[in-house]
Amino acid sequence: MSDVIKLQGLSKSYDRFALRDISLGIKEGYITGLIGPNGAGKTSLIKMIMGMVYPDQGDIQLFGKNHLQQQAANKDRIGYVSDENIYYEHLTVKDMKRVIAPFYTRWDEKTYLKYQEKFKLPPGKKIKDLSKGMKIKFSLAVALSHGADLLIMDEPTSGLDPIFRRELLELLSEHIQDEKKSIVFSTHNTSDLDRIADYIVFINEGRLVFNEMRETLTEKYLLVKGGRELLDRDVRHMFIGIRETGVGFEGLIGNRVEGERYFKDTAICEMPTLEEIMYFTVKGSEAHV
Ligand SMILES: Nc1ncnc2c1ncn2[C@@H]1O[C@H](COP(=O)(O)OP(=O)(O)OP(=O)(O)O)[C@@H](O)[C@H]1O
Repeated sequence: MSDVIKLQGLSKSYDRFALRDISLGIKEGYITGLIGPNGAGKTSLIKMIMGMVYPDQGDIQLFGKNHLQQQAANKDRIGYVSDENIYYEHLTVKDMKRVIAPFYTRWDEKTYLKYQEKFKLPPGKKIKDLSKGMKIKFSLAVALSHGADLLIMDEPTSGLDPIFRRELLELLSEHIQDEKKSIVFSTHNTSDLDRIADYIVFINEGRLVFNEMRETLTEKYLLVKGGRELLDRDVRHMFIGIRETGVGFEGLIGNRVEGERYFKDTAICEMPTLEEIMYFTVKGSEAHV
């Protein structure tokens, strides 16, 4: 199984933020969800993959080659949905499409018109007059209409109503049926991932926390619920993050087997949800700063 995106030792510093030493592979033929709290570095990472921001250090490979080689060819093979408007505001949907289409060697007008109808895109409306959700739909229609091998989307489901959100996730699942196509998308919503993601990349404060298969992820961690009297200093060290209430606590342990061995007779041990894994990891890292 080859990597459609390979990042090696990627670092980028801004005044108050740094992405640090990110190395990971995104598998070809799968849907990968990129998660992390606000400001974790998801958009920065996506922009680096897209060649819109240059890393200070590290290497990016797309389709097995350095991303700076064959940049034009790569753009042809990538469908990109940005979290910002990247189109000319004063053009109509129809005219903007006319501007974009010639940039792609495999532009498929029939497919575009199919999505235009499916997404109820008004061809005569100016981009600036589209709602946020409509702009995302236009972006998606373009991204899906040029035979891209890789879709990279920055929070495509934010700003979408729940009905279309679900339809979009179904559409992406269908898109991936062709095993050569791959999708990477960032999101804040773990239910998006529960529905369709095969792999999950979690970044927090500019660092990679994990890149794991969704199915195996929840088996690695353990959620423990018990009385506060169990929490002495040594025990606290076992936890990635802890939330304490008046009488009890809930905490996440990264080693399920070890956690169960220790707590099976004294506390409630459960399989955590993805949201709980995120919550306690972020909480734990805040406690350690
Ligand atoms: N050009 C820049 N100059 C300075 N700081 C920047 C720049 N671009 C991004 N940052 C900072 O990098 C950090 C990470 O931002 P980024 O947009 O990558 O996060 P994110 O995970 O996508 O967040 P969100 O979920 O809120 O969209 C933020 O603190 C942001 O202010």
